[in-house]
Amino acid sequence: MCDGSSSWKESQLRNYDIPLKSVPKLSFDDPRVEQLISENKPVIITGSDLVYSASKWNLEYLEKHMESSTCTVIMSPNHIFKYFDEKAITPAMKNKFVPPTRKVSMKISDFSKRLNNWKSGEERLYLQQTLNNTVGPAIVQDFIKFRWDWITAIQKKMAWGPLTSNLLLIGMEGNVTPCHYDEQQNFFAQVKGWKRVILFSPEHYGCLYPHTVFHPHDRQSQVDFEKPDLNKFPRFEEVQGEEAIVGPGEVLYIPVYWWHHVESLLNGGYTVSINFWYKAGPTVDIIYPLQGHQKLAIMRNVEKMLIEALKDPEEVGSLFRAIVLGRYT
Ligand SMILES: CC[C@@H](CC(=O)C(=O)O)C(=O)O
Ligand SMILES: [Zn+2]
Repeated sequence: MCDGSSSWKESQLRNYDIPLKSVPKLSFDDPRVEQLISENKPVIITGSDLVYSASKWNLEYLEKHMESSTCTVIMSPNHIFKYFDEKAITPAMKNKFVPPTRKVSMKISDFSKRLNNWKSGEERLYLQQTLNNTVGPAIVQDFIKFRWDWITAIQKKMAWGPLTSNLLLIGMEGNVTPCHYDEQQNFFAQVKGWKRVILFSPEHYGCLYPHTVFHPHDRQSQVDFEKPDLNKFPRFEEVQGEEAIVGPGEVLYIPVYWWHHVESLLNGGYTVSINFWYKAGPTVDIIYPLQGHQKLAIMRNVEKMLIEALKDPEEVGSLFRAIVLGRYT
């Protein structure tokens, strides 16, 4: 388990056959930080003190000050925590989709006990709780002391929409959130332990094969990074990833529509992270050629429109093939 070390080792990273280059790591007052954010490019930001007031958020502290509230905990039979939208499990989908994880509510003391007593082969746990005012006065006090001045200045300068939520994430060492994209801008603040985030630009849409937009795994890649099916997903071999390994006090900007895979380092102890999801700002002046994230948004809308028009998702594929095969190929 964690030895309280102040760094990490290569042996703590899972092995994937993916070429990786490093995400730039810059001090918060470096002008290149805002330049990269304005270009929708990832960057690790040091020294921002964004969640400095949460530096003491280990399980002991959280147990003491969040005891009265119940938290959402995801349980998985293995180390993969692939998100799915329960609302998308329609009656037609019911006998085809098997939820890979289950969601339970529990007190943080119960979560902590299970984490500390966990034995190999047991269900793994991942606490994923939206921070709200039910978490108790001490936590609210820490929350108020986040560097809202700094992050709000960026929100305004980038003309982002409102903050939609902050997710408190407490993961077991080795937990993996597989590759997906979100439709929000994200400041991902690491509080305890180390996480590795492998990012891919939105242009990788054709190599990461997202589930269909009406599938419960919408926005998630179909490709299993640990054993990619290159017959089914041949273009996965073309991916070029960008790696960010973030530790306590560091903040990773995850641009809207950028694919990301997240893992808590092996043998690093449990990790604590807090994310800041902002609605993406409007596209003011459309400049051609369109950027990857704009094309991704268009593809999503076309898929949704077709499903809305055809009603039967099974027909969408054949209609797309009729449009494309022999004509746009
Ligand atoms: C939601 C879980 C994930 C983070 C993430 O995907 C995000 O903040 O968008 C992680 O840390 O395991
Ligand atoms: Zn995400």
